[in-house]
Amino acid sequence: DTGSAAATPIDPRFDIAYVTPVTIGTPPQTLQLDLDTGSSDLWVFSSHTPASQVRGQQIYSPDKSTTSKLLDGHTWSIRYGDGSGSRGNVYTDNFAIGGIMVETQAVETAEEVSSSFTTEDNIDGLVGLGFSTLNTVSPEGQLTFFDNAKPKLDAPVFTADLKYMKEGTYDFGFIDESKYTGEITYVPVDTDPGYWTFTSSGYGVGSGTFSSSPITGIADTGTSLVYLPTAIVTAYYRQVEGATNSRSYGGYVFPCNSTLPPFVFGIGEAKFTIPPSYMSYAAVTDGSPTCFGGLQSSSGIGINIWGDVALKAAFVVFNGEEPPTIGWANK
Ligand SMILES: CC(C)C[C@H](NC(=O)C[C@H](O)[C@H](CC1CCCCC1)NC(=O)CC[C@H](O)[C@H](Cc1ccccc1)NC(=O)OC(C)(C)C)C(=O)O
Repeated sequence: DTGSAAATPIDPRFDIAYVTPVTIGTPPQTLQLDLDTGSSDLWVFSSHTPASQVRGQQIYSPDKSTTSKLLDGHTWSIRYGDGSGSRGNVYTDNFAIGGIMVETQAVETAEEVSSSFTTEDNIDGLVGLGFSTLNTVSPEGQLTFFDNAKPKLDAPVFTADLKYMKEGTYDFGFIDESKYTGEITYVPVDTDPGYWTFTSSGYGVGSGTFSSSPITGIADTGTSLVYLPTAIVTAYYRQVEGATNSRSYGGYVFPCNSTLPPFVFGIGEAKFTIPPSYMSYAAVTDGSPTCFGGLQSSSGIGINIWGDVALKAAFVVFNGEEPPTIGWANK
């Protein structure tokens, strides 16, 4: 099998997250989920989520599906890097993305969600596309959609073609040559503890010299920005007039009318350029003349994260063969 599905920005002002339509159950219930390579739980707003915590999200009702089955005695509870979280029970049911159907997918139904999920009415849940070792279901961890779908895919891969302020695509089971230019550069993936962890070959600021130094981090479709070591981040903002590391805004900000250099990163011998428009992420509040940078320091996180600001600049292949690799191509 092969399949494709849209990745649509949830906010027209800036690319904070992307959602993809999925169907669950019989008859199919359609929800808009955030495909997240930085985690491995598939969870949804549901008929079990208290009404006070639901604000416009689509919900999955297992009782309305003839193919749903409670996974008795199983629960899940997750806390994300941004402090948000959710917990609940587990069903298995039919689950499809882009026409790829998995009959007994573990679908984690929310009994509780944190306030930032309640207020984010464009996200009905997540599809974790990290490695199944990160799945939080207890007492037995469950497989991700990709792990369940892999045997029926023409090739054990999925690709991300995320775009700047417009609809992109996730493809499953095939590599669409029309979506990239030149060659795909593949590098090894360390699957411990369960992220798509790889090592970039270095970085450059604007037309400055390229610094060849290994940067190990995760490819994370569920993180909006790029988080790298402080030395790299300060080297970048040194080139931005009026940039400061703002405690109140929680990161590097600068006047929106400042000229920003592009940010270059290496994958093997290949080079990828994040354009200035992506590096000026958004005004700190609507209409403010102060903008928040798309590159921030990872010093408070503990790992480097290549989030959407970087992924948007490339066509990325998440290759699930043994051993897994990750491929990057220009587009
Ligand atoms: C539980 C573990 C097994 C896995 C877990 N994984 C992660 O935390 C990374 C993972 O990719 C999670 C997945 C996201 C959780 C929150 C909802 C959206 C998905 N990423 C995260 O936790 C990182 C959070 C994102 O970067 C947010 C996302 C967001 C979306 C919509 C509205 C507001 C905020 N953006 C965000 O804060 O953007 C700003 C800075 C511009 C405001 C971990 O490492 O702890």
